[in-house]
Amino acid sequence: RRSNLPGPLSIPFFGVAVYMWRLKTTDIIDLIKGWYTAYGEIFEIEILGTSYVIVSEPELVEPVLTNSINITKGYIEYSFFRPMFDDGLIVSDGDKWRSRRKLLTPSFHIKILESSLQSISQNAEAHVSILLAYDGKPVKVDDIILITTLKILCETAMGVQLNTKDEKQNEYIKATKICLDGVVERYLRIWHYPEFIFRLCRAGKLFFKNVEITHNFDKQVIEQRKALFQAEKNGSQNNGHKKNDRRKAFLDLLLELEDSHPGLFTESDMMEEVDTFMIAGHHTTASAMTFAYFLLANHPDVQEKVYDEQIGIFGNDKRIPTIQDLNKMVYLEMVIKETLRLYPIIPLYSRLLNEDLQIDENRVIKAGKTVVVFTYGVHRSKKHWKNPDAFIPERFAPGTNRHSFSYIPFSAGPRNCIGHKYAMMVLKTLLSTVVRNCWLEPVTTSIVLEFGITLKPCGGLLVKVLPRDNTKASHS
Ligand code: HEM
Repeated sequence: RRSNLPGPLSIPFFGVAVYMWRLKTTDIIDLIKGWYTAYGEIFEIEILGTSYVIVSEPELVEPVLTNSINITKGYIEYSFFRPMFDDGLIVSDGDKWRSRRKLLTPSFHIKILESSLQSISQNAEAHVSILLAYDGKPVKVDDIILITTLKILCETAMGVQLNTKDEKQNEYIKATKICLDGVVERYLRIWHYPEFIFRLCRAGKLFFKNVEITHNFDKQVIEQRKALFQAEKNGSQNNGHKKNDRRKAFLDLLLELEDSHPGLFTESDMMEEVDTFMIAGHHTTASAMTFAYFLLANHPDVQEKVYDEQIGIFGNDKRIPTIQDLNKMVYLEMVIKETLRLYPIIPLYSRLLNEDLQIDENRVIKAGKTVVVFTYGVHRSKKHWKNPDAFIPERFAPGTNRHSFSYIPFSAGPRNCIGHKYAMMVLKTLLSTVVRNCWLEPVTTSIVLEFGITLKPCGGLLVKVLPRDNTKASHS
């Protein structure tokens, strides 16, 4: 071994790649969990000459995520996203990342989020109607949720309404899944690392074909919004009025930049951010919703408490939630947080160290190594969470103390999730609408976790969805 940190035995240079090539995406979390159990809160592995230090306790995660110099993402693993996102916010680095982050942050301002609420609620209601149309028969909810979160994202962030009957959105969702799974598969098969080899393989051909499908879809989204943007601009120039003061979607901000800084913010700059936000913005919330359905269906007592809180806020009023209503949903928020603790949607993320990092009193991790935060391990740390595998929303009751880095589903520090507040708003609105109108009964009672960049239940999730009015009496 090249360092004094513990870790699995491995072949020089190839490292643990010898274990990886036969792994399935459902084995990854278990493999890392096994290493965590065997070697503890900090251990090291090597893959093709790259050294990865994996940390799984809040005390060790804190110096990694709060460091403002070490903001570069792990080199190999994030480079596999480049065909999809180019140099968009998730992948970019240094000054480019800093200036983009500054530019894009205002589009997630609370006022802008607030103005998205109506569109989110309308989609939530349509989502409920789709589920109830199954008439209590088992329904595979994950794909239905993905369509809902994609529509919400397109309407709220891109300002574009998707046509319900259009097959293109199903094709797009399928393509995004193939791409995300493709990144993980490539990571496991080291001979796919060089792009020219990957492009020649069947897996690579499938991956690049689907990347193209996602790019074409995103281009159409941009063109649709751009047409409206130009029409408004021309209209206001012709009649001398100020431009329509409607809500500025995320994409409007990018179009304004392109318009006001020709040559500085180009069409390809816009493309990389739209490609990034389109996928990051709907797969994550969809996985979180799927796990929430699973937990609520399998914990009727919790489901009932969420319902009681909703009735306390809305009574029998069918109105859509306001921001004030969302703020009152304290128990629902506890349920969402506990869902994301048990199932952190992005269970691993990494930093390539640009400079040495003092990780605790005695240990320094050398520049050039990659530190991986194993969120799944952090969230199930026995030191920080009592009975860590149990679903207990009360852990998040207001006023409860815990280490601030023991719960990091949205990461933390300078490279935390830019869509954190937006995601919580979407999740709260969707779940509030579902619980007020439906009773969820379990069909899938246990799940195998699959790592496809986002964590998801392998094979999807089946639940029975019954109308709430008819079932409340028997369940309360
Ligand atoms: C439950 C929902 C979500 C979860 C759990 C989540 C989680 C995360 C995590 C852990 C990171 C850090 C990743 C890393 O370090 O590589 C991240 C970054 C990011 N997320 Fe999210 N996310 C969610 C929803 C969203 C939404 C809705 C959007 C956009 C609308 C979004 C956009 C992004 C972007 C662009 C970054 C990169 C930020 C940067 O590096 O500056 N996410 N997210």
